Amino acid sequence: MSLEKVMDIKNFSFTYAGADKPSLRNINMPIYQNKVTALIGPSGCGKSTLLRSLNRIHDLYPGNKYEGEILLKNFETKEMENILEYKKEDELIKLRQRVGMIFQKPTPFPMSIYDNIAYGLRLMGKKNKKELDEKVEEALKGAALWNEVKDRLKDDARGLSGGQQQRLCIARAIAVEPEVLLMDEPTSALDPISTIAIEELVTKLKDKVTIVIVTHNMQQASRVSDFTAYMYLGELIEFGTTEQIFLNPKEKHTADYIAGKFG
Ligand SMILES: Nc1ncnc2c1ncn2[C@@H]1O[C@H](COP(=O)(O)OP(=O)(O)OP(=O)(O)O)[C@@H](O)[C@H]1O
Repeated sequence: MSLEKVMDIKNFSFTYAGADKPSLRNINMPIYQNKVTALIGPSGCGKSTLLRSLNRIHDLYPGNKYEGEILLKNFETKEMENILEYKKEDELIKLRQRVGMIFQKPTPFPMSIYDNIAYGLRLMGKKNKKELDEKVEEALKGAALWNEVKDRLKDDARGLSGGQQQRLCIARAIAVEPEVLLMDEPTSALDPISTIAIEELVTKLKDKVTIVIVTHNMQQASRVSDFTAYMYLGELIEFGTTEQIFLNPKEKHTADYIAGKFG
C-alpha cells in the first residue's frame, strides 16, 4: 500500500478560550491521502475538537490556543504548509474550501437545492450558467442524490428528507473540490437506510477526497475506515490501520474500548 500524507498533525495541543487545561495534548498522527481515517473514543475524549482543528473552524470564536503544527499539503507546490500559521480571513476561508466539513445534523441553507450547491461555486467566482449547471449536476451525482432531485432542483432544500439533506451537504462540500472532507458523526441523526447510503458514499468518495470521520459507532468505523485513531482524555492512545486497531490493538486500553468495556 503506497501512502502519501495529505495532512500531518505534529505535537498538537489545543486549549479552548477560558479553559484552564488543554482539551488535546501532544497529538501526533498522519492523515493519508485518499484514505478514510476514523477518530474513535469515549465521549469527551476530544474527537470533535481535533476534527474542528483541522480546518480551524474553532476560529469562528476567538481566544482558543493552538500549539504544535498541523501540516496540509499544497497540491500546487507539493509543500506541506502549517495551517496554524494562517492569520488572514481570506486564508481561513480558502482553508475551509480545501478542508470541508459535514456536521452531525444536516445544515442545508434556506434556499433551493440548486442554489445550495451553486453558492460555494459562485463565491469562488464561477458565474457562467452552463458551467454552474454542469458542476451542480456533477456534485449531486457524486453525492448519489442526482436521480432523486434532478426534477426539482428549484425546490427548497429544507423539504428533503434528513438523509437526502445530508447527501446535499456532502454535494455542497465536494462541489468546491476539497482535498480533505471532515465528517462529525454524519449519520448519528439518520435512520439505518440513510446511514448505509452515507457509508457507501464515503467509500466511493475516497477516490477523490481524503476523509476524516468522527464516529461513536464501532461497526461504522470498521466498515468505512482504512485507518483508526483511538483517543482518550485528550490524548491519542493508538493509531494504526483499522484492521490492526480492531483485530490486534497494541494497547490494552484500546482493546477494552473496542470490546465495549467502557465508553
Ligand atoms: N467550547 C468549549 N469550551 C470549553 N471546553 C470545551 C468546549 N467544547 C468542548 N470542550 C471540552 O473539550 C473536551 C473534548 O470535547 P469534544 O467535544 O472534542 O469530545 P468528543 O470526543 O468529540 O465527545 P463526544 O463524543 O461526546 O462528542 C471535553 O472535555 C469538553 O468538555
